[in-house]
This record gives sequence, structure tokens and C-alpha cells, in this order.
Amino acid sequence: MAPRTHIAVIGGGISGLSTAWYLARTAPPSVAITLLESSKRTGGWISSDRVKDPAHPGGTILLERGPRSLRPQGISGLNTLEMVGDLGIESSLVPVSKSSPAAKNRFIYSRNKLHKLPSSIMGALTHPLLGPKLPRAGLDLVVANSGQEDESIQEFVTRRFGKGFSDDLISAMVHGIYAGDVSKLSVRSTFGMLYHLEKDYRSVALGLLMGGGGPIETPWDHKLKEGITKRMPDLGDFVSKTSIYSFTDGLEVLSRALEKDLKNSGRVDIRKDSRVKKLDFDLSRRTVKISMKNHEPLSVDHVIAALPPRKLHSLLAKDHPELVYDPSVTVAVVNLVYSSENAKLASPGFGYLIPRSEDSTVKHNGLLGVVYDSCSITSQDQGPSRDHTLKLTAMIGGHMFDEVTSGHNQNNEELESFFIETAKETVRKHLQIEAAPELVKAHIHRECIPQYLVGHLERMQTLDERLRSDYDGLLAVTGAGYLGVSVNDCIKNAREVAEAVLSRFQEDEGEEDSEEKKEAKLVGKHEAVTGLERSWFL
Ligand SMILES: C=Cc1c2[nH]c(c1C)Cc1[nH]c(c(CCC(=O)O)c1C)Cc1[nH]c(c(C)c1CCC(=O)O)Cc1[nH]c(c(C)c1C=C)C2
Repeated sequence: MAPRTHIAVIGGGISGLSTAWYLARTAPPSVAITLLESSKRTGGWISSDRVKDPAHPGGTILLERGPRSLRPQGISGLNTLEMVGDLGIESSLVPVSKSSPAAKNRFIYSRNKLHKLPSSIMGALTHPLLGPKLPRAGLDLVVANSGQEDESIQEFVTRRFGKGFSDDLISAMVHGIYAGDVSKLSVRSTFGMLYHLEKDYRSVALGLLMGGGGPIETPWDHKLKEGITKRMPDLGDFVSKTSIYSFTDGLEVLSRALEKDLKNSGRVDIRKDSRVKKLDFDLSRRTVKISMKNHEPLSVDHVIAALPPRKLHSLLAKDHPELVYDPSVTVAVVNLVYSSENAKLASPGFGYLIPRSEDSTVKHNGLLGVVYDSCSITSQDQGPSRDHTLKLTAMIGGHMFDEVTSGHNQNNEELESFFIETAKETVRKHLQIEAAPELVKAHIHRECIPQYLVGHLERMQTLDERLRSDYDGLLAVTGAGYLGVSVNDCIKNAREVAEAVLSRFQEDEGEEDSEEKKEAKLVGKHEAVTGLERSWFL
């Protein structure tokens, strides 16, 4: 049957690949799918290098450039695991057990030493780092709601638990997830659980005691969870034993397997090196013309943009301020490899983070934290290198990037040497490792983590309405810039948008409503798919 509907997915990162993959799995033969990727290499900042080990001839070392592990928990964690199973890559999984030091020990560097990070909110409220500021934490039981729809993480946490809680603890976690500034990020979009506990119980602690604080799940999430647990009942066992996991060749295994599967399926026309420069929407004919820098234009029926919001904005004729409001931060990632014969960690664990109270811009050249790679994911190095390296990764910059690099030549090579020196000095001072690293590698990831500033969720709701009215279902969006920065969220949101777009076409083709479609109708959001429907439930 000749295709009657053509869907183009734009973006070659994990979101674009996953969207194309979910489309390919469920689309009827009447739907043609094209994936347009601007670069030659797939996967975005989820990439790794396998390099020769200079200290152990014959051995190789895996160096991750960006995120290095996934969490199996939650609905988005389950969804990724289902994808791993369907891709047939379970044999290369490297799970980290919940009882390992990496699962139990996460640290904060403060006042010249490492302190164990609390593993729960209650543990945090009584953390010794808070010292004399501790009684302030009791405020949570009496202080009133702010009455605002959103505020910064710092405002929320300081109001409820005191400034120490924000500056000494929460700011470190914000460095370890968003590389972001606690005084600018939205509490509602980043720590939604805290926001809802206050709203529903008037107190975070009380809410937790009363059994609140569970994951925030939309009607789509409930359905998805039900489907996955029915289809793969054994996943529960893996989830209950595993803290985090990766693959023998790093997280890039996932994007490579997706790409391979897409090619094998024969369902998706993958066009690499396709740099899109403009999208023209013709609502009366219900077509989108995609103009590219280096290829002939392409006319399709629907576009799913898996691009950073600012990039998408530059392709559209209409102005959408919601797409350009939030910035993304740049992170320098420095891999340091030592021979374990002459470099050891005093306390094994996952790594450590620097809180705001450390004034990292001034004292640590903008260091956000250090991951102890060889301690958390232990079996990625091969041959004689296995178990004989101490592999660390320093993450530097984020919201402090511009400030710490302002006096430097902005040339990438010079910046990389500055960050390498910072990383080496940090490890020497903070971890008392005097040996020189055998191997060092730096990568500067420009604008790699979106920053959900205060009001983000409301902006996403406005954008949902604008996309609906301005493009009438011809444009949907997905990716880290919208409703979740984690790899798991990106994959699940890609699935949601792919399935919703397909169900829309099914309706156009007179087929019966799917369960998802009925759900969407229930919430009054069935007339056009934007990918932002879930913003109304968070
Ligand atoms: C030191 C900086 C960073 C570290 N990791 C990241 C940065 C900027 C990036 C990052 N970390 C997480 C995410 C989201 C999840 C994902 O993509 O799967 C991102 C983009 C996860 C994460 N890391 C830490 C926490 C508490 C979380 C949330 C989920 C979880 O509990 O796993 C803590 C943490 N990150 C880093 C260190 C050294 C560290 C703790 C000691 C590195």
C-alpha cells in the first residue's frame, strides 16, 4: 500500500531516535516516517569513547562524555527497561546493586571535607551539616503556603526549611542533576513532589508522614505502567534490586541499538546531515514544507520536532516567546584515569557534589561535582585495565560557566586545558590523590542541559495552547527542553507523542478510537496533538 501520511521527526538525539522508533513499531503501512538528523553521529551528548590504556598495555577504558547511568525506578524507568528488552540488549546491561557503596554513598564537599548526602528528605532535615541552623527546619510544620503558582527552589526551600537547607544541601543536588542555579530554577518543574506535598498537606514533613510524596503520574502514565507490568512481569525484580544501570559500552549502546533497529525495520528513512533551516505550515492543505541547508525541500503531513526549543524557534515564522525563555547551560566534562596501584579513594561511593555555600565560582573554578566512575559502574574497562583503574569525571561550569571562563580565551582548546587543570587540582585537594593521571580527556558540551526557570510549567501550558491553535496538530514537540531532562523522561515523552500522533491519524482514517485517544478525549485535549498535554497534570 502506498503511504498516505508522511510524518517527519527532526532531531538525532535520544528523543528523536526514540520518537522514530515508537512510530515505526506501531504505525500502519499507510504511514511513511522520515528521521532528519543534523549531525553525522547519532545520540547527542550521550556518547562515549573506548580508548587504549597507557598504563596497562592491551587494556581499554570506557570514557563517558555525558550522562552515564539510568535509574530503573518509576514509570519512565520501567518504560526504558521495556525498550531495552525489545531492542534485545539486556545481555550488555551492567546493573549496580542497591547494596553497593555507589548506591549508598553520595557525598557533598563542604568546609574542606566530604559529608554523606542524605538519602531521604527526613534524613536531610536532620543532617549534621545544618548544625545550628537545624531548628529552622521545624518551620515546615507551621509555615503557610506561599499562595504562588511557582517559585524558585531556593525560595521554596528557604521558606519552609531555612537558608542552610537550600545552600548546604539542595543546591548540591541541583548541581548534580541540572548543573543549575537553585535561585533561578522552578521548584514546581524540578522538585514537583515537594511542591505538591506543600499544596496537598500544607507541610512537606507532614505530607510524607501521611504517606504522600509518591510519583506524580498522569492518566497516560497509569495506563503505560499497567501495560508494561503485564507484558514484562519480571522487570519488578530487576527494579527492586537495582539502584542504577548502564551498559558494557556505556549509555551510547542504547542510541546505537535504536538506530540499528530503525535501519533493520525498513520503516524509517533516516537522513543524516540534514540541517533543517525553515518550516512552512500550510494549514488549508494540511502540509508542512521542510527546507534544508544541504538537501531538496521535503513536504510532509506532520512534524515532530525533537529539538532544543530555541533551535525550533529559529525554524518557525511565528514568534513563540515560550520557546526562547529558558536557557540551557554548558558543562565541561573532564575524564581522569589513574592507575589504581597509586591512587585510591578513602571512601568509595557514587561521587560528590559542591553546594552553593562553597562559593564554587570563586573557590573551585565552577566545579559542580565529581563522579567516581570506576566505583559505580565497575565492568566497563576491558583486558588488563579491568579493576586496575581509578576513573573519575569532574563536571564543571553549568550555571557558572560564563563567569568562570570570562577572563579566558574562548577558544575550545584553551578552555579544555583550563578545565583539565581545574579537575586535576580538585582531585588532588578534595580526594588527596597526589599521583598524576595516566589519561585525561575533556569535552565541552555547549548548552546541553535545559534550565526550567520559575514559571516553566505555565509556559508549557501556554505553548500547548499556542501550538494547538497556530499549527492545528501539524507540529508536535518533544525532548529535554520541555517536560523532563532525564534520559528516561525523554524516552517516555517520545513514546507518548508518537502514540498520540498515530492515534490522531487513525481517527482521520476512520479507524476506531484507541484507549489513549479515549483518554485524551476525557481530558478535552483530543483535537490536536502537541506533545505538551501532560503539562496540565504536573
Ligand atoms: C556534577 C554534576 C552532574 C552529575 N550528573 C549530572 C551533572 C550535571 C547530570 C545528571 N545527573 C542526573 C541527571 C538526570 C537523570 C538522567 O539523565 O538519567 C542528569 C542530567 C541524575 C542525578 N544525579 C544525581 C542525582 C541526585 C540525580 C537524580 C536521580 C538519581 O537519584 O539518580 C547526583 C549526582 N550527580 C552527579 C554526582 C557526582 C552526583 C552525586 C554525588 C554528577
